Amino acid sequence: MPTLTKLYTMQEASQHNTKDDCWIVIDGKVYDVTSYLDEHPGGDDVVLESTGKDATDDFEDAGHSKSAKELLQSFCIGELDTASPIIPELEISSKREAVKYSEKLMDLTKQILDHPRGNCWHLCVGWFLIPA
Ligand code: HEM
Repeated sequence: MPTLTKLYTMQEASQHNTKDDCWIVIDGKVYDVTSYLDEHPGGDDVVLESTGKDATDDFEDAGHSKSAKELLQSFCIGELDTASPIIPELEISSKREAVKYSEKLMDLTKQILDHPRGNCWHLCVGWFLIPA
């Protein structure tokens, strides 16, 4: 029978990064481990440091036992929405930057062409690039 899985973006998951509200992302799954923080044998600080990012390596590097991995599954609340960018702002700003640069290039070209000696400048460049 198909099961419904709640999807969370990394941006959404990363907002739960406090002692009273702590989510971590491991292997594409999202875990709400708030209630486990005080019980964690490695302390709450290491878990809190692993919020807001893919914590798979942190979790693996700690050499957790099979039972720790099983326990982890009981805190699963959903999966990571991989269709969305990890840091959406970065994608938006990089698109904006690309538009800005092409606009600048257009402006510069227009300025050169509008300049009274624009065509002359063009001829010179042309002459250097395609010498007769
Ligand atoms: C990703 C962040 C995490 C880090 C960096 C981390 C780190 C550690 C470290 C360093 C220890 C060893 C403590 C010691 O022996 O003194 C430990 C033990 C343990 N951790 Fe974590 N932990 C993390 C998340 C979790 C989560 C989410 C769970 C379960 C929900 C968990 C369950 C356990 C258990 C059961 C132990 C005892 C040893 C074992 O059975 O493997 N940890 N952890």
